[in-house]
Amino acid sequence: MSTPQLVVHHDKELMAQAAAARLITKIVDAQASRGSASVVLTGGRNGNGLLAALATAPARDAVDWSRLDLWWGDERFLPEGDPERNVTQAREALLDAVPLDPKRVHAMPASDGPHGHDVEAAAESYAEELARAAGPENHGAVPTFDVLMLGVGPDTHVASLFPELPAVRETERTVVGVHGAPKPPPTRVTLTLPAIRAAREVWLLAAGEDKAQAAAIALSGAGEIQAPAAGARGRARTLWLLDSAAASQLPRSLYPPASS
Ligand SMILES: O=C1O[C@H](COP(=O)(O)O)[C@@H](O)[C@H](O)[C@H]1O
Repeated sequence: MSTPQLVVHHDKELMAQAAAARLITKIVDAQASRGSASVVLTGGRNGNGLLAALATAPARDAVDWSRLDLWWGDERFLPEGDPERNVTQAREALLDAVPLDPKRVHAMPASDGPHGHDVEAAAESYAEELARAAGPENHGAVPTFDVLMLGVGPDTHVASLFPELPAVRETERTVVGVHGAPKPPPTRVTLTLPAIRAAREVWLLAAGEDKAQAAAIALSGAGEIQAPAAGARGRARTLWLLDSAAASQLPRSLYPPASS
């Protein structure tokens, strides 16, 4: 697993634009070398900010959207089309505006889908979908995602892996149901740390003052059960993309504050 690297941008708008440009380059490169690309999206303010920036990025049309697989790191277990679902927000921010192949848009199940309110069955079916997409060249039951993005919550949660809840302790399954999440809604579906760690690159997005403490804790040697963001690492690269507000409490050894 890779050691975290940090990139600190001046503010959240610049961070979103730079991350969008970075993502375009990654997708184009993956499509050039492997024929297609796979990206795991995150919900939350920073993830949606990146998608909105991508929608207006001048280089957006460099991507072959029909050769892109989209997956989700987590989902709020709500009915299809609910405005709080991560996929609904992603569609609004970007997905409805680009020519994706609908068969390659792998949304997590909704609570009014084939599994009804059975969140464990919904999680299992997503795990099966991931396993079907994994080839022999992959390292387990999920594809080797080119980029997996995670918004970092103020409590250090990533995807729907909240501190101390059972999901963050999972070592076998790739997708699990979550009950009693401290952030609404309480019922969710999430990739686990083993699935996250199968990604080639993991990008953690943190912008705003309310993320400063979480970034400092996760990057200062905290354990992943207490600080799930600390356990999110990519096989080849782990990249923290921050704005200066989110970086403001980092230890000086990681990010020396600018001298006045
Ligand atoms: O509920 C969620 O929250 C996190 C972080 O969101 P933010 O708004 O604090 O940036 C997000 O990463 C996750 O996907 C989402 O379901």
